[in-house]
Amino acid sequence: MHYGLNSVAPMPVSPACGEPVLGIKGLRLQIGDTAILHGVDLAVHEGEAVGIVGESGSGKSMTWRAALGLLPKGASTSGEVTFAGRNILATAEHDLEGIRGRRIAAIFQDAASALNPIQRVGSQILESLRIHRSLNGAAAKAEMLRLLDQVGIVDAANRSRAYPHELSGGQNQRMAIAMALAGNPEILIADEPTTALDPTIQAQILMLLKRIQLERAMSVILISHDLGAVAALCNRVCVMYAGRIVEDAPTAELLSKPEHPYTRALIASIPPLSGERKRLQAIGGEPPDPRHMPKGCAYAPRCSSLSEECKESIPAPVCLRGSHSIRCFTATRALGLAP
Ligand SMILES: Nc1ncnc2c1ncn2[C@@H]1O[C@H](COP(=O)(O)OP(=O)(O)OP(=O)(O)O)[C@@H](O)[C@H]1O
Repeated sequence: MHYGLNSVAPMPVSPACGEPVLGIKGLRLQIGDTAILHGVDLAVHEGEAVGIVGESGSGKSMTWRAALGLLPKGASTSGEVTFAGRNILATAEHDLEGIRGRRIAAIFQDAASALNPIQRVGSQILESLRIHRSLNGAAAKAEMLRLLDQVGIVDAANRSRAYPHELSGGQNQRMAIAMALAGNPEILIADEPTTALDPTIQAQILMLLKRIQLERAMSVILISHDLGAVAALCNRVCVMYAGRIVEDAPTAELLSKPEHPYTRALIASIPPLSGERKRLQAIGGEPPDPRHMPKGCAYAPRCSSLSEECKESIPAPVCLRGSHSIRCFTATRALGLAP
């Protein structure tokens, strides 16, 4: 679904100051012989909602999976991922269990797959409360009902006795969110949480995430191919292309002053919600195959602002103003910031 950029509510001022809750620096991921992530930098501060947007295969999911040490077979990482004073990439697997799922929780596109099909949803949430917070009996039940109420499940006591197949996609996603919240996480990662849902339900789930994020002052990382959805929830947007973050800016600034040609193309491809209907511009060409990356900027083969330099070298991130950075030779030169 597209929300239209003019539907975006004003974001609270980004609380991005001080030490980040999650700090990703120079994260590289290699699967077999193929480099997938080429030095991703991402800082998520307390109470901040950060969006990662980009086309399919750009490395959005791999970024958070690699950051949490959830690697596919044959994969290796380098770089630094700091959470709660430790480098996750250097932390033993058994020590990560207290972090993953509890202090950093995740929800996915397919909510039903996060839930056990043969167990009532309420008892699954009770189990999470027991594992993550040692809650049992009446206290656990009261907390489970409070969580269901918080995620907007009507008639929570009755609905908690349902099996996942008896619930709609939207209700299952609400249940999955309640499960994720059971450990009182500091960070919630939402990986395409609305993609499988009907348009009206998508908007409801996004608004729910935004309400919960603000109520709990929780950090959220929203992964999406839909810039409109990211803009509706996030204070800050990171645009990802071929395993690199190519633009990182506060949402309002990214939408009003996009600098990277890829970000501009993404914005141009979103339909306006109202006003004059105009033809959408599809982004021409395909993202590169990670096994055959171009020598220079990965976006060069599709870029309309190309210079010779772009074909030869990979642009480093340049800070434009405040917390707005881009990787683009042409844009930085046009802004008078090229070396
Ligand atoms: N298990 C794997 N083995 C090898 N390559 C993989 C594996 N999983 C993902 N990749 C590759 O890593 C790259 C990044 O994938 P990733 O899933 O992070 O993309 P994405 O931006 O999240 O895309 P999507 O929106 O389609 O999920 C892709 O080229 C993908 O083919």
